[in-house]
Amino acid sequence: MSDSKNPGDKTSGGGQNKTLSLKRPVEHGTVRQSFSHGRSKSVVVEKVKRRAVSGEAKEAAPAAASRPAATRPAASQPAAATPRRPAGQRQTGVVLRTLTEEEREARIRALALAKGREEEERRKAEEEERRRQEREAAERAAREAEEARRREEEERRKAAEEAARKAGAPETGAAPREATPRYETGPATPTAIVARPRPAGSRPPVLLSPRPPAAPRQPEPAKPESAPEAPAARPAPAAAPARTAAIADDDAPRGRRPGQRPSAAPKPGKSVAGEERRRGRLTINTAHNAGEERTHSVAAFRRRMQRMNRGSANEQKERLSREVTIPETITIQELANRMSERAVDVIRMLMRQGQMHKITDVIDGDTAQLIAEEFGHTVRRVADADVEEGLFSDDDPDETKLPRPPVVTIMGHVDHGKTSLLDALRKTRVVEGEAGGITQHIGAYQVTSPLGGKITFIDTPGHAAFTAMRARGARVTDIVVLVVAADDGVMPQTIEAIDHARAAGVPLIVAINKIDKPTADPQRVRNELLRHGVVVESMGGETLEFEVSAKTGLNLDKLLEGLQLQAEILDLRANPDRSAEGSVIEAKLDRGRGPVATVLVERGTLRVGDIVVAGCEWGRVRALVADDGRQLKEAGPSVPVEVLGFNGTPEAGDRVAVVENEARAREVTEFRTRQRREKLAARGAASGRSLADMMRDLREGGGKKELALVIKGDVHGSVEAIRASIEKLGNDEVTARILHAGVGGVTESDVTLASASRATVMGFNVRANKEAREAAERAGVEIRYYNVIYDLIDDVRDAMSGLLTPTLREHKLGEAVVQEVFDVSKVGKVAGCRVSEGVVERGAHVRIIRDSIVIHEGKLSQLKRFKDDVKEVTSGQECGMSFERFEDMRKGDVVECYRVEEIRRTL
Ligand SMILES: Nc1nc2c(ncn2[C@@H]2O[C@H](COP(=O)(O)OP(=O)(O)OP(=O)(O)O)[C@@H](O)[C@H]2O)c(=O)[nH]1
Repeated sequence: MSDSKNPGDKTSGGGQNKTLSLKRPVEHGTVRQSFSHGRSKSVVVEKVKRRAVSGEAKEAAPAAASRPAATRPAASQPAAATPRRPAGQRQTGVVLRTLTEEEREARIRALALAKGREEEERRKAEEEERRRQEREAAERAAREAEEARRREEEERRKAAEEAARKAGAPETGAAPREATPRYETGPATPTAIVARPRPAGSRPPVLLSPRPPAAPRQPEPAKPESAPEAPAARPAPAAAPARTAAIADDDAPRGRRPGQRPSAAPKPGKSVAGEERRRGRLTINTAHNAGEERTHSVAAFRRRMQRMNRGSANEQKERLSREVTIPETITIQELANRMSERAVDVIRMLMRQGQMHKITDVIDGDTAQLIAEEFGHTVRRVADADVEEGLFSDDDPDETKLPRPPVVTIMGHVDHGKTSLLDALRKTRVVEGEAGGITQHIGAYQVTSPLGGKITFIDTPGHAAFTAMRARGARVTDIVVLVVAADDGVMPQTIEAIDHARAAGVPLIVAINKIDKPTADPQRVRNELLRHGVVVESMGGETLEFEVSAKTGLNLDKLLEGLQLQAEILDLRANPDRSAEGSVIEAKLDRGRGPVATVLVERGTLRVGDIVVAGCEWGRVRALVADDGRQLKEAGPSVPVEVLGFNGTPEAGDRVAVVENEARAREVTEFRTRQRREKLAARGAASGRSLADMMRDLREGGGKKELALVIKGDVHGSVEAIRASIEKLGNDEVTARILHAGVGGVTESDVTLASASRATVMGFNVRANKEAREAAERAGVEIRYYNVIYDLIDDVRDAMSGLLTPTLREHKLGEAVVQEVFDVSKVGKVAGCRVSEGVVERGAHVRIIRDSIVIHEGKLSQLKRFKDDVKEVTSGQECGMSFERFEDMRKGDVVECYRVEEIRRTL
């Protein structure tokens, strides 16, 4: 047989033969040819149809036709060289016949040569294949044998131990039976090791026979017999039974003993050739085992790839470091969004830190920063002020400032005539017949003093409103007019008003009202005011006072003059040539006009068309309406105007600012809305400010520390005693500041004052009314009640002492040495220690010292003696210790246990 690669073929495939064949009707066909070694190939067969030819041609044709194509061209090769070929058909036949005759020998030679070469090649290929298989089988066998040996040794070791144990015990009847296995399984003794290879020729039948009892203990060797000699007619299959494994590597080089062991017997009915082929195939398959595995693990491979991709994606993510803006508080969802991470990963990270959170939970900026940094991002912390940066400017340069009208608030006790006075003052102007003439209530208005200057009055009398506005950040009032009825004198709310004005640092002008009344006693008022620290001008003080009558209008012009004078003393100035800033005095939703806010411009000039922001609202100024109803195009400093155009209704006290564009306005208001929502959400958890918060704030803040208080008592005497005692407390570092001390229950006004000045309300033998309690809860103001003056004073002293940084002192308790470290499931690492000195206490501070270096400082979280939790363990005893957030203990570490004492400094 030849194949197409035969060189004879090549030559015969030349044009000459083809020409010859084409001239005859030739049929082509392909035959699949199999070889004994398992390979196969395709052979092209040409069948030449018999033609009606005469004479010699007839003889030649069958001969040619009967030859397979592969042989024929080889034989006809020389014909290719003959110059007679271009002749006619008939001639061709003659030529062929002639050539066949001439070249018969050459053809036979060529055929023999080709055959020889083919044989040679096939042998080589077979040889090559066999060698490869043998190599692989040998490697595999070596591996498996190695494994088997390891297992066997393990077995042997166990058996040896067992035998040793048994040998120690009295001999029983089973002893002889044990002896053989001991020899055979080879306990780890030199004898056994020597004995093992020796029975190469004869051992298996002899030694294996007594083994059955021990057989189950034999290791499970894998295919030990597929050793290098596999093709050398060894019938043992690759997957030989387990029991033969132990001797596999020893037997391998010594040839096979098929049939010696039933388990290793060859399968009957298989010829050697068939066996060889089968094994050959098997071996090929085995050789392709790796491929099979690969096929088998496509899914695994895909998973692996996915994992890798995921991993690389993660890596990529990690590489994408962003600058994350983190405000003071942020929700987990928002933080995840800003980092472009999954919220679930953030929650997972928090869980790892032992914090359970929901996606909507608000976390503080510090935690958020830690998380963002953990994710590999950089952090930009922003405070509220950062987002609103540039919204309100600091003070303007002096040269840009021009004098501005004073802003006045009227305060006083109930029914002392505040509203009447405001009305009277307003009328003054109406009487004067200023433009418009129709005064409308917009929350504030301006009047002209007899001296020509303008004065702005805030039309919401009372200190509560004043302080409420102040609490919201609006510090618009320049001067407070304190109204005291001449017939009634100084009353509790008068005192409150004085305190509120003082707390705000605003100067007072006293209007002794109802002077027209026959019972009026202005001198008494002056004296009483003096008692409360207000020294009026007529008594040598600096506080201007005017005896007025709202009813008759007496001395109102003088009051206005006085206000203007006071304003001049205060040198009130503002820069009108800049974007406006101001405060909302009041706001309402007007049917038809929409949200309307009365804004008092504090600096700059507000113009129609400006984009304004107030609290959480913003809008474009559609119209400016003055208090007399006129439409204005612009409003300068200290001018109160109604502003139309807000998208929503802002709140009284909100600060107003003009911004450059709508986007900025949106940004600011959205931020404020978010912040307000978060504050409301957080209010549930932290109910406002307590004395402790205040102490902390003060401690953290720099400069001189101040404890602000509002004191309410049952009688004047006790209030004065408390005030005097408290004022004596304090030193250079810390002082108490009494915003207000009064007689009577704690009112809403007290709470407002405390809230505006971040103070605590102290009630002595009094209680807060319902409104005050509610207000305190809303504003987060702490109200404390006492019935013993000394307790109150002590508390104040303690609070003030708390503001002094405490001194820390350390007390060493004892020492322990780590003997061993255990890993306890669910608990973590536990250090088994022996207390070498003193005592160790649970919860105490510890220092872990390794090679004289402190490697950790923390707390002793668990202390166990045997299985029980104990509070302390004394010297000489052993105990188990675990530490807070530390697990890297090692044998030999010294655990130093100590307590830290905070020594508070007192006044
Ligand atoms: N005789 C006299 N009565 C006055 C004068 N001023 C106010 N009154 C009267 O005092 C009473 C109270 O006046 P209001 O202006 O309402 O006092 P108020 O301080 O605003 O009172 P509240 O709004 O309740 O705080 C009214 O009946 C006024 O008529 C005055 O100068 N002379």
